Formats: sequence, C-alpha cells, structure tokens
Amino acid sequence: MSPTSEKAFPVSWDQFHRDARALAWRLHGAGPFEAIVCITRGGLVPAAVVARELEIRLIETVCIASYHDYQNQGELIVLKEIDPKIRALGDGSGAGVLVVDDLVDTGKTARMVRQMLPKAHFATVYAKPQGRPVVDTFVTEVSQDTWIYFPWDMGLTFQPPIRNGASG
Ligand SMILES: O=P(O)(O)OC[C@H]1O[C@H](OP(=O)(O)OP(=O)(O)O)[C@H](O)[C@@H]1O
Ligand SMILES: O=c1[nH]c(=O)c2nc[nH]c2[nH]1
Ligand SMILES: [Mg+2]
Repeated sequence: MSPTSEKAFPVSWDQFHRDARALAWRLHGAGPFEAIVCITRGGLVPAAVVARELEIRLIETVCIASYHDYQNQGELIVLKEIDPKIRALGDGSGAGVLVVDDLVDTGKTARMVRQMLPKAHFATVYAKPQGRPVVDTFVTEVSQDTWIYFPWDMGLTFQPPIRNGASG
C-alpha cells in the first residue's frame, strides 16, 4: 500500500459484524471446514464471528506482522507458525482448513500462508485488487488506493462542520 492512501473507508463495529456475518453466509456452502486458521491480529475478529456462525470450535493462529509503520508495508515477520497437527489436516495440504483474515491488500501475507496450506480455503472480509486473486471468498472490494479503518483502531473524535472545510 502506498504511504498515503487517497481514500478512506472507515468501518464501524456494527458494519464489521454485518460484513463478517455476510462472509459466514458465503462460506456456509463452501465447507465443511475442520478448523479455522486466523491470521493475527486482524483475522481474530472475523474468525470469532465466522466460528460462531459455522460452529467451528477448532481455532488456530498464524502470527504475521508486516505493516510495522502505519500504512507502510515492511518485511513479513512470522512470529508464530501453524501447529503441526493443524498443518497435517487434509494429508498435509490444508484441505478442509479455513484461513481467515480481515483483508487482503497486496496479497503478500495471504500468499505466505498459502505456501503453508496450499489447499486451504482463504477468506477475508475486504479485498483490494492486488490481493483479490489470492482469496477464495470475500465480501467487499475497495480500490487499491483506499485505506480501510477498522473499528479496533479508531475512537470517537469531533468532526468539524462540512461548511468549515471538512473533507468527505
Ligand atoms: O495483503 P497485505 O498487503 O499483505 O496486507 C494485509 C495484511 O496486513 C494487515 O496485517 P498487519 O501486518 O498490519 O498486522 P495486524 O493484523 O497485526 O494488524 C492485515 O490484517 C492483513 O493481515
Ligand atoms: O488497517 C488496515 N487497513 C488497510 O487498508 C490495510 N492494508 C494493509 N494493512 C491494512 N491495515
Ligand atoms: Mg494482519
């Protein structure tokens, strides 16, 4: 993602819950899934909603960080690998495993997890065009020059009146 995204796409908790539930509806016909692997930290929230809706109770994490400095992507760091018991599912291919993240942007994070679980089903709530080919199921696409603002990263602040020069 470029250091200064031109467009902002702010998402409230309510909207995120609706979108994550819409993702669960789409995934309902794509399973069954034996386990969820969520890509932390962003994948934790949609994974909780999807796990509840699809009644999946076996949840694993793969911990990857790459946006160390706000909108600048750096080196991908794997802080925790997938448990070998989960990697062994589907004869070691990841078949029957659902990988969940909040979004794909460049697709680098998802591609790295795909190498670990080649036949897993990849699902994100939001997708940008560069990352879209890496995911099997998503809910909403936004343009590449949009930054998605998640509710866990935001707080309530005063908004100046539009007439005083507030930007959209
Ligand atoms: O498609 P990409 O360009 O690889 O970007 C997408 C990834 O970036 C964000 O994670 P981040 O590295 O910021 O860590 P976090 O989930 O802990 O916030 C987001 O949650 C995705 O996992
Ligand atoms: O909060 C975020 N919003 C984004 O649009 C994005 N892209 C990569 N990582 C991201 N994190
Ligand atoms: Mg993430």
